[in-house]
Amino acid sequence: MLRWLTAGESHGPALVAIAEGLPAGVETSTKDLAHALARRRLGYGRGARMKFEQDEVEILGGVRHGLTQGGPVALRIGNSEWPKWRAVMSADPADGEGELDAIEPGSTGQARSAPLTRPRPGHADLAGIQKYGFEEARPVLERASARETAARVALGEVARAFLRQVADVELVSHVVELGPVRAPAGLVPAPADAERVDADPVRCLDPETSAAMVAEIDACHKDGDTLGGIVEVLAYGLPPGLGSHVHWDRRLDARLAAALMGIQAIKGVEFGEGFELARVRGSQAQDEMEPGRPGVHRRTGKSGGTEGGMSTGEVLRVRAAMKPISTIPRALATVDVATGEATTAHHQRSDVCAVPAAGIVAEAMVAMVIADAVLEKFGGDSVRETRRNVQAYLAELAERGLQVTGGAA
Ligand SMILES: Cc1cc2nc3c(=O)[nH]c(=O)nc-3n(C[C@H](O)[C@H](O)[C@H](O)COP(=O)(O)O)c2cc1C
Ligand SMILES: C=C(O[C@@H]1CC(C(=O)O)=C[C@@H](OP(=O)(O)O)[C@H]1O)C(=O)O
Repeated sequence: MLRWLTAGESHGPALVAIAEGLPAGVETSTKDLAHALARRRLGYGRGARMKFEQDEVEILGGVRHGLTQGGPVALRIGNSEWPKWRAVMSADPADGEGELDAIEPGSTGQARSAPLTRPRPGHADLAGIQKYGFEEARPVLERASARETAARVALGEVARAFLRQVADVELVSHVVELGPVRAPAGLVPAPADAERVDADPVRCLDPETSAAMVAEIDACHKDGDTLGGIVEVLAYGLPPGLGSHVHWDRRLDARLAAALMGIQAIKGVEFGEGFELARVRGSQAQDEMEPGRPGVHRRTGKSGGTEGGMSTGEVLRVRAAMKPISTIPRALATVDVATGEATTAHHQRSDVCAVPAAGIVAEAMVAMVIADAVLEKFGGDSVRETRRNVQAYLAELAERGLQVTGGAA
């Protein structure tokens, strides 16, 4: 079983993350994690912070000479913003009065320490104030912020290395919709396309669609508005039988959906043809099988790679829909929680669109869930042992003529 946690605030000194349950021998390094974090910072439409945020990552435990040791993997990612926020976000009672009054460059002129009493519709502000008994939104937004996803991406990179090393699993993600702009149907990147996807400003493989998406972000920015979209994650090389049909909380699709819905601003998850399957007859909705000579071959990949809560061995294809960013320059109507008066929501700076980054976060969440499911099925205290168990299972399937042949996305 893989357990993991993150901690830390958006403008605090650092994010920290711990993953427990990974076997010994996973090859990973600070450089690999830094590369994953750099991928998350990319993407057209992100705000000022992503230009200077360094994501300084340090491995604090669990890895020696580039290999996991079987103990918890602990990471720290420093926040570049911290020096400016030291007084406002100090863990101990603050005494730096000068710093408390510093004004954020490019902001609406409010001191950094000013109470945020005008909650943003769509962000965690109001529900967090109500739930935790706060007077203002600062302590809520600090933890609600998607800054925290940097910690998930770093851990996800270790999980991804584990999957590659024990089962040759490769993950890739791309943006399929951004606001009203859609990528052509059937555009499905293979692992070999991953670098090309990352090189595109909106992580879309089709150049025409990409240009239209960039234009949409520009138009939105000009109008003082924000944009959402849909990302798709593909996992190639999964063995069949991860997850289980026997209980609701063991179903792989349920676990993946919960993990993806656990990303800030994700409002919907869909596997394969997803909602579209509800609109066609049964005969059109399933992935028919035929002899694969050897094994079993599927003619299509409509299910998205799960049946009965288990991986089918076909390509896993899951999409997550992100709502538009809720900090909107043309601020929306709200209520000042200090006075009860009608006003407009607070706004300092924010992303116009973070859909390309959400794809990287989604990859990390998928990697963590699949790594957990692999460990549950195959166990192992070293990469060698887990790999041997995977191979033995696949060999037995082959002996019985039940191996998956081909792989339809
Ligand atoms: C990668 C990423 C970046 C985000 N950047 C911002 C941002 O700059 N400003 C903002 O208000 N919300 C941003 N969000 C969304 C918020 O974190 C917040 O969770 C969301 O507005 C509330 O949605 P929820 O109700 O689904 O949690 C971002 C989300 C993600 C995944
Ligand atoms: C810092 C990150 O994303 C942040 C997510 C976020 C939010 O409200 O979710 C708000 C913005 O932060 P700030 O208020 O400091 O400008 C984003 O920049 C990051 O992804 O690393």
